[in-house]
Amino acid sequence: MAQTTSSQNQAKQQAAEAAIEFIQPGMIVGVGTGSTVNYFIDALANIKQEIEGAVSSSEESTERLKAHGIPVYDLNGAGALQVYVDGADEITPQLHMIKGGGAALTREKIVAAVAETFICIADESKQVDVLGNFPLPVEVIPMARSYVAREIVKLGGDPVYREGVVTDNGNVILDVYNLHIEKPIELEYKLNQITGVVTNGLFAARGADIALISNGTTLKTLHKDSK
Ligand SMILES: O=C(CO)[C@H](O)[C@H](O)COP(=O)(O)O
Repeated sequence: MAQTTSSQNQAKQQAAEAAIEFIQPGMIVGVGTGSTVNYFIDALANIKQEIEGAVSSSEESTERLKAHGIPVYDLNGAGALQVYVDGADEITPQLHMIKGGGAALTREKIVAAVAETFICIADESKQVDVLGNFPLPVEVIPMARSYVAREIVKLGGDPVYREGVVTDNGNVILDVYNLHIEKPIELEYKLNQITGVVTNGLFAARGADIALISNGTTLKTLHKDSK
C-alpha cells in the first residue's frame, strides 16, 4: 500500500471537511470507512446538534461516530438516505472506483445503494485513468475461497488471500492483482456472478455522483457525466 505523508493527510482532511457543505439539518448521513472518512466523522461532530445521526458502513466507523456522541442508526430503520460520504482507493474521471482497502466494501456498497447522492472524498493520489493498479478486493464466503480464486484466475486476475483479515460480516478478502480494468461495470457484474462472492470492490454500476479531490491546498469538485 502507498505510504501516507503529512501532505496526503492534509489533502484527505480538506476533501473530508468540504463534504460538510452537503449536509443539511435533520439528515441521517451515510458514512463510509477509512482514514479520509475519519476526518469527515471528526468534522461531522462539529455539527452533530444539527443532524439526526448517521448510518455506518463498518464497526470501525460506528465506534468513532459513537465516541463523538453521534447517534448511529440501523440502515433498516433509517429509510431513504440523501447523502453517503466515503473514500476510495482509486477513482476515474467517470467516478468509477475501487474500494475495500479497509475490507468494508460490502456494507459500503449497501449504504451507497440506498443513498441518493454518493460523495467521494479523496486525496489526489487516488485519481487514475484506468482502474486496477490498486489490487481489487473481493469479499468471499470462507468455504468458497479456493474455488473463487480459481474462477478469478480464469478472468485474468491474480488473487491473493488477505491473511488475518475477517470482515465485519465474518468473511474473507481476496485482493486481485494485475487487472487493467477497461470495462469496470462488466467486470463488477462478472465477479459478482461467481458463487461464493459476496461482493467486489468495483463501484462502477453505482459509482460516485460527486468527487471532492484535494492536493492539500486546492480542492477540485467533479460531477458524474461532466466532461
Ligand atoms: O474502501 C474503503 C474501506 O473499505 C476506503 O474508502 C478506502 O480504502 C480509502 O481509504 P483511505 O481513506 O484510508 O485512503
